[in-house]
Amino acid sequence: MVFSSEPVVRLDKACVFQGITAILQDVSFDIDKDEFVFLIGRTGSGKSSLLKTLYADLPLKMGYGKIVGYDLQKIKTKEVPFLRRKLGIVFQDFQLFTDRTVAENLYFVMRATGWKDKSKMKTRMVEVLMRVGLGGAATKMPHQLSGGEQQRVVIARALLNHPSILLADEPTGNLDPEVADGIFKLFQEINKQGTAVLMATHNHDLLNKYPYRILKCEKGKLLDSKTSEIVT
Ligand SMILES: Nc1ncnc2c1ncn2[C@@H]1O[C@H](COP(=O)(O)OP(=O)(O)OP(=O)(O)O)[C@@H](O)[C@H]1O
Repeated sequence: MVFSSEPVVRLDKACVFQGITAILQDVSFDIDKDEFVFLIGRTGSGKSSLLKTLYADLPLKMGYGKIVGYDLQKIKTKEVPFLRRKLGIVFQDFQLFTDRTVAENLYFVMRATGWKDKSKMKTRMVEVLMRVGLGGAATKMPHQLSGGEQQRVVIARALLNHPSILLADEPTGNLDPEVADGIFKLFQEINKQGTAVLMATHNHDLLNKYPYRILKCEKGKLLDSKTSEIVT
């Protein structure tokens, strides 16, 4: 249970590992439930590894980590799907099933996350598609949609279970600037309605345009614009 005063994410002196290699050390930060936070840093600096640690794809071996009420050091393998239900995860490559419709893509995730009631599933499917501006796309196949529309479906999919936070790894990376801007604005709207966002990006235009908090991976450390000067 996430209480209103509790941050959605808290890392304290955490270490991010890939195998036995420490990628980031002494990582400490909180993300509150209404925050929008950029995650930046050069290629290979550890952004994806940090996100993977947050959704328990990489184990937290050192330090403290808690996300949406789950202790990342103590979490058991069988609990990981329940953690992921409370997170919305969005990647750069769309990862939709190409052989089934948009609706079937969403139903697949709903079934996998415990939804059973067909009429509730349909209502939620329609709701999330409306939410991302794709009300008419349910019966379309992914290849009938543009890249930006496919990414909207992925965001709709991430919203299905009312996540407390969206973790996005370069969600606009493969899109042309105008489309990317639309996707970014969608993340902002979702954030304004009470979902925290942590977005890894290389897009400097976004950083210049939107003065959100920044976390930066640099030389094995994580800098926080809340507490230090950050050069983007
Ligand atoms: N599966 C893996 N096994 C071992 N090392 C890995 C693995 N994935 C990434 N690494 C290493 O971890 C370090 C951080 O990589 P990571 O992908 O987290 O960086 P990133 O900041 O997300 O980069 P990019 O901006 O290119 O996505 C790099 O040195 C990379 O080579």
